[in-house]
Amino acid sequence: MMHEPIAVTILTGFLGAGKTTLLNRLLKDPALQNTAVIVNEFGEVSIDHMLVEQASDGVIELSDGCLCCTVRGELVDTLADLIDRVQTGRIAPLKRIVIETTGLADPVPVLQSVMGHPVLAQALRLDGVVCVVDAVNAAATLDTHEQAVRQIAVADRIVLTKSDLADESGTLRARLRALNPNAPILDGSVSSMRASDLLDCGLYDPNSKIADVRRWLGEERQHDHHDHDDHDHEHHDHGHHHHHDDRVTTVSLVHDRPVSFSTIEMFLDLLRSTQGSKLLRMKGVIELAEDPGRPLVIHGVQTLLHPPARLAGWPEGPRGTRIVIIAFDLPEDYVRRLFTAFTGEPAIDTPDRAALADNPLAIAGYKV
Ligand SMILES: Nc1nc2c(ncn2[C@@H]2O[C@H](COP(=O)(O)OP(=O)(O)OP(=O)(O)O)[C@@H](O)[C@H]2O)c(=O)[nH]1
Repeated sequence: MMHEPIAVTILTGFLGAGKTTLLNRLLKDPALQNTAVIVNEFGEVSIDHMLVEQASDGVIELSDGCLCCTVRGELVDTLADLIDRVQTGRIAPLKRIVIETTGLADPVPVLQSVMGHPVLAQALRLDGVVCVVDAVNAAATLDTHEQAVRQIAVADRIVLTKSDLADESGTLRARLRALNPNAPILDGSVSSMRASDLLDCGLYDPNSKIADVRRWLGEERQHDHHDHDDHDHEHHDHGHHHHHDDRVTTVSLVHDRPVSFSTIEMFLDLLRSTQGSKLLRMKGVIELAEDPGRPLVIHGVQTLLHPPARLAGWPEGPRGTRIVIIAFDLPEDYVRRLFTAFTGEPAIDTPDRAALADNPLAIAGYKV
């Protein structure tokens, strides 16, 4: 029997940010029925007492039918084992798996191990990355820990905790907004926050079954971005230094005419081969010349691309190609020129794509 892919939520956030507290609260929410929680436990990082009750097989059944397991070995083994239990009927079907990463983890390799695994990729679908941010300590953490910056950069939802202990969070919010222009920032201390606010970040709305392309690409938030940008400049003017922050970029590439599959393929190949590990996350919807009625969806983590999917049709709103790249230390100008060279927008001093395919570094003005 074919099972529906299980939604995967990655819960990230620096040490002590409040991941476990949030999860414990949300697990009571009916939206998280039939959820398994995997706690990625490393070394001396302590985890909540609820999660460490002994169970011979490492899987603990929680009161409301949710499961909890801690990762003793590799995360992929734990996931494969869970899927196997579901598929062989040893445990009830799961709707969702929440992976709580350790506070020090870079979420990108976690994403990669889920998306890049041939078996897991069939059984699971990445729903989203939720990043918990501690309003009291985040500023200091972001100044010193690159991982914390990367956690925020790749998030689909940001939850601010401990705002009850912080005087004001406006400056922090502006900083988060600069690092991640698209993810909604939610206040985790308000009791009105629901699990559903953090779920279904993915492309498909499970209720309407219509792909919510604009929301997935974060376009509905582009508008706010500019206001927050202004804030951020103000913030910089006050002499703060956060060098890790400046290394994160979100680049949106837009093209309003159909492009051929081979063009997109070459662009992505070159992007991945030249920028590799700088790419944290990439999402895109492409209007293909060969089949303009059915958008092509691309989704990548670092050099890994998920097998491209086709949507049945376009949702309301403008068509065209939109690619959002979230990256660390990315030469944005190079990427824009590369995209332009492939999509054929006329531009002086841009070599054509045949020359580029021979020598990808031949883009004018780009020095390695
Ligand atoms: N005042 C206040 N305290 C909070 C809030 N959220 C979490 N805490 C406290 O912060 C501490 C750390 O919370 P955890 O949920 O254990 O954090 P964590 O991110 O899971 O921590 P690690 O797993 O160690 O990385 C605990 O003492 C919580 O009670 C909040 O919104 N307000």
